[in-house]
Amino acid sequence: MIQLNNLQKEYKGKLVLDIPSLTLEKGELLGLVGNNGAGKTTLLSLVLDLIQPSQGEVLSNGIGVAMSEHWKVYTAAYLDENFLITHLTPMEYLRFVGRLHDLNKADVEAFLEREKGFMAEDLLYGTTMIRDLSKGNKVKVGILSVLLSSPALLVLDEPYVNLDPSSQAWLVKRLKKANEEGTTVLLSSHDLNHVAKLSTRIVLLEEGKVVEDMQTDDHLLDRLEQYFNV
Ligand SMILES: Nc1ncnc2c1ncn2[C@@H]1O[C@H](COP(=O)(O)OP(=O)(O)OP(=O)(O)O)[C@@H](O)[C@H]1O
Repeated sequence: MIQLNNLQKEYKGKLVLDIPSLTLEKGELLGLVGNNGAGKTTLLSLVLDLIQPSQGEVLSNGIGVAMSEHWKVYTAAYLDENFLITHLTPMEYLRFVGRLHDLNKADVEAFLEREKGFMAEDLLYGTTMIRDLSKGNKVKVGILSVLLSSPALLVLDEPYVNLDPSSQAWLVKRLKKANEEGTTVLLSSHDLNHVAKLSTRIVLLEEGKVVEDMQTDDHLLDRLEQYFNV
């Protein structure tokens, strides 16, 4: 679904990402892990055409993401709160995103009924603007907004940060369900437990390079903990 070819990103002459070749297959749930500064957000930003590569290309279903907008129809992403429209209330924002995907008010309400329990209803349906929500609740709005369209490809950057433990557990199950229902997922996380529980494949980045590309098995968490010395 996603193919990285000779992908490099430099900042001020320093190479921060260098991936000769990497393929995300349809149906995978790929967890991207690595220490601070390893290049995870850079990789996700290149996949979403938010930044330009210094060399190489990202193909989505065979077409360069920088060459066409075709991939925006089937891709949903939440990297940070810049993805939100913060002067809207959560419902106004979710209805706006819904309209982009031909979903009406009733569709959005039916969706939220199915996702009950993730976000407190007084905030979800209330009059507080997104910019006045706590960090965790902003993340929840972002996550709901990407799940709303049942995207073929879902890209998330450290979605567990700022979520309380029960919301983290909810998200693990929900992402698994989305993946089982056909969504290909690419996510980064520092949370080894969640990533190991969730992912069908884990890619470990170190100083911008892929140093491990592992399929999930029973020993995956042990291997990750060994690498990170925890
Ligand atoms: N706009 C920028 N200008 C200069 N350097 C940048 C810029 N964006 C990222 N970098 C550098 O690129 C490298 C990779 O950063 P990136 O944010 O992709 O890492 P990360 O793996 O997501 O880290 P973290 O786990 O801390 O979020 C870092 O050395 C970072 O300082």
